Amino acid sequence: MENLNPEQLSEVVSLLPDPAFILSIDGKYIAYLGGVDRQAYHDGSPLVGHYLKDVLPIDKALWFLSQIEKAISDNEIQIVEYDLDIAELNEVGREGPEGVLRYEGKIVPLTSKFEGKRAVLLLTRNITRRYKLEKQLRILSETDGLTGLFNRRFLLDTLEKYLSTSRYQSQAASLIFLDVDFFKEINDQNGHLVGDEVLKQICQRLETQLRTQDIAARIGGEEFAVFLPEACMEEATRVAERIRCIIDASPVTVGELIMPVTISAGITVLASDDDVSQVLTRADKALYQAKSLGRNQVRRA
Ligand SMILES: Nc1nc2c(ncn2[C@@H]2O[C@H](COP(=O)(O)OP(=O)(O)OP(=O)(O)O)[C@@H](O)[C@H]2O)c(=O)[nH]1
Repeated sequence: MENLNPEQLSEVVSLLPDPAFILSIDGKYIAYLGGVDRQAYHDGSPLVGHYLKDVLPIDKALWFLSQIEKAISDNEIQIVEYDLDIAELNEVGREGPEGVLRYEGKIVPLTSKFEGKRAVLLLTRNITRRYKLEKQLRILSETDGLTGLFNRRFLLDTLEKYLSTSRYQSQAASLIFLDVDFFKEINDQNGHLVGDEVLKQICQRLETQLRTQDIAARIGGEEFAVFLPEACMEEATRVAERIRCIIDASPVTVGELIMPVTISAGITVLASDDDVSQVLTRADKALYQAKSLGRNQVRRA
């Protein structure tokens, strides 16, 4: 900093919008620099003199300590991302953003010693807005707008990932294709909007029959698929039958309209040497059988 005198340097550092901390290897806040943007940060200067474990929930404090140790022992910058719930933080200024915030942290090992101990510079940046936006975009890109189920692309990606690691899986996985019977008639007789409502209600019933690990997707107009990791043919058949029965059991009502609806289903079990298109072809073949044998039934391939 040849061109800056200590006064100038001190002013510049104190006005940095993002905060920086000096933390010793045992987790003591040695110094607080910058962090003047009150829209994004609380004042961290009251933290100085305290330890991570006094300020943060214990699991987070221990995690930070391990990252600090890693930066020092590897002598490399650690880049981390973490959430902080402002309500759980002690010793910070009152003014600032609220709720759970997302931060990016860069932990830089320092060679000078502070209070006789090794230390790091922790540069933090509030990335909450970008993180939330990315999350929303990811959800949008994976979801079907009408039903809220996953979309076709997400299902195909999931199958692809599963098959690429399937030799490590100890249990079978299955895929069910489901297709609404004579849906064109519902549309033609009652209009597209009623048809949409019928699809939504079918999905709601379908979802009641699934476990948390199962993935239901809308893969076409009135076509759905359920990927069941950890389900053999017998288990998948039970699930498909339950879905078929719950849809057959009572008609769908939209306003004054009462419409009996049924679905047909085709099931296949994933083999470790399958590729995605082989799995889809078999499930489709089983579904076609269910349709051609009279609909409102489950078939396997
Ligand atoms: N309401 C609504 N209808 C859709 C949507 N996507 C596709 N469809 C309709 O779904 C119907 C599908 O008709 P078909 O493929 O002939 O099948 P189906 O009448 O169900 O007959 P089977 O499958 O053979 O039992 C068509 O009328 C499409 O217009 C959608 O998003 N909303």
